[in-house]
Amino acid sequence: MNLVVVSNRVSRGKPNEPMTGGLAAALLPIVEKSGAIWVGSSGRVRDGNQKEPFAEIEALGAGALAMLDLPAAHYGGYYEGFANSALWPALHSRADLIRASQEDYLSYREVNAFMARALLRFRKADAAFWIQDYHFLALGAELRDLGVSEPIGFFLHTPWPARSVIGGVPHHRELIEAMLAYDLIGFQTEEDCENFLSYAQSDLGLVVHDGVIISRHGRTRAAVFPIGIDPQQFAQLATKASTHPDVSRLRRSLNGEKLAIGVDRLDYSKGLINRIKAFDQMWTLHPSLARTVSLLQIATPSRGAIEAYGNLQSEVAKLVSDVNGMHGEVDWTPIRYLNKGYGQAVLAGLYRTAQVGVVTPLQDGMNLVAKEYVAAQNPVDPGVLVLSKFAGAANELDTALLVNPHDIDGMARTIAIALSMPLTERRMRWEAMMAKLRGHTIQQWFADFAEALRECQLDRNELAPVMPEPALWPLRSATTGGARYH
Ligand SMILES: O=P(O)(O)OC[C@H]1O[C@H](O[C@H]2O[C@H](CO)[C@@H](O)[C@H](O)[C@H]2O)[C@H](O)[C@@H](O)[C@@H]1O
Ligand SMILES: O=c1ccn([C@@H]2O[C@H](COP(=O)(O)OP(=O)(O)O)[C@@H](O)[C@H]2O)c(=O)[nH]1
Repeated sequence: MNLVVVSNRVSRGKPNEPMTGGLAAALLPIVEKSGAIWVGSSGRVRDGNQKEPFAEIEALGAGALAMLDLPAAHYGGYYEGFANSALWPALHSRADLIRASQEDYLSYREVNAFMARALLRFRKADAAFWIQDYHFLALGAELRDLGVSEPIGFFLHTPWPARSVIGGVPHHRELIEAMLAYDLIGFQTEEDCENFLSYAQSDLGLVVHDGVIISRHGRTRAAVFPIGIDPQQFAQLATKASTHPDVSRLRRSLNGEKLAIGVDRLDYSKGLINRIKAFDQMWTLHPSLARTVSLLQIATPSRGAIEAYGNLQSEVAKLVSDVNGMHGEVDWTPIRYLNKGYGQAVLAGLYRTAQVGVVTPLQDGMNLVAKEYVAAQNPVDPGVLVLSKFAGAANELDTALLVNPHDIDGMARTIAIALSMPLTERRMRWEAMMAKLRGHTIQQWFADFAEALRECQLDRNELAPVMPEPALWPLRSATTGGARYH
């Protein structure tokens, strides 16, 4: 199978540069090893009608990276507009933040159509397309309109919300119908998959049976493929990082004090405000913990041109300053707050230095930081992960200390428990989490999805002659359940 992987965000694989988000971090090693071609945005735009879309192509391990200049007239409406101001808030169950204009929607559709035309150039014999994430919900349908009959899979990195929430997105029906042009749709969790199937059955009135939806496009399988990391590689990075100047300086600066670490994009889904309030509460309720533990919060700027993100940046900065002003001493800063990114080679060492990892999103598709924190720990003296039960990662990392990110007092208590957890319990919890990470690596994720996509194609070929006539749809069926691949 000649796989063409498509995502908005790509990574050029420079080891010392920070990853912009988990999608790019996860796909990089897959493309490098599998030899796939990875097509995405160059981050630049180009004016005018591009007859032949401009692509910069470079080698990436055994694979290749093609970075496209997206159309200048539509980029803002597509990325900051419909993708990140309408779809992203809805997918993270923040219907209150949905902002969508008709113009943004049209730009989103234009960019999907543009990407479909650009992909024709990468079509080879035995090709299959694997489209990533909410930026390209309609790309499969655009490809089919251009006559592409090869298998097309789609993976959603974010959660998929309840029917009533996705129903708040303008044109939701049209978009979700377009998604049914995909042969296979992958989700991070059972709940996401169930929510999607329930929409297809109840709102679109389609036949759904054993995770397969029958529509005018044919059969679409929906299934669960929780994304992973390469835990061995992260453990090696963490060991090597101990001599990195940033990591050594951090250790020296602690003077025996304990450290909690948070690493997030500055995004309202990540629960930063409640997390900082929980630390505030902990230092208020347990004054003995002042000076004995600080929080290192790396908050990498993200989507800054969007109002909700700009507001969040000011709100978090003010809160950090208030908490430091309240609890700090002449020689002690409770929260070390950084608005910049680090390469993973350093990040791994920072994770290993911290006795507690705090990952407390209000909603998160998976959250790879949680997995990376665990993999980076010293096996003989591992730290404790405090993890939101609303992160996809909580399904696998169920021996972390799971918290409700809306319950600030509860989080404060749990962080204090994490800080004093005995070694035997820390080890037991850590070993159970490592076993999960080793069982569901990023390589396995890729292999499982590719295999399922191949199976979908076989099914389609076998069943095509017995497909019911479109006039017979929609029908309903009681069983929805999607398969779980791990
Ligand atoms: O590309 P950006 O707009 O800068 O945003 C970064 C990425 O954020 C989201 O990442 C998701 O994918 C991770 C890996 O599966 C997952 O762990 C996390 O929970 C998700 O939030 C977004 O879905 C990506 O498209 C963005 O590239
Ligand atoms: O300074 C930073 C902060 C984050 N990351 C990487 O960005 C990804 C964040 O992914 P996650 O799934 O946690 O969240 P997302 O940002 O995709 O929502 C992880 O692989 C991190 O290692 C990084 O390389 N440098």
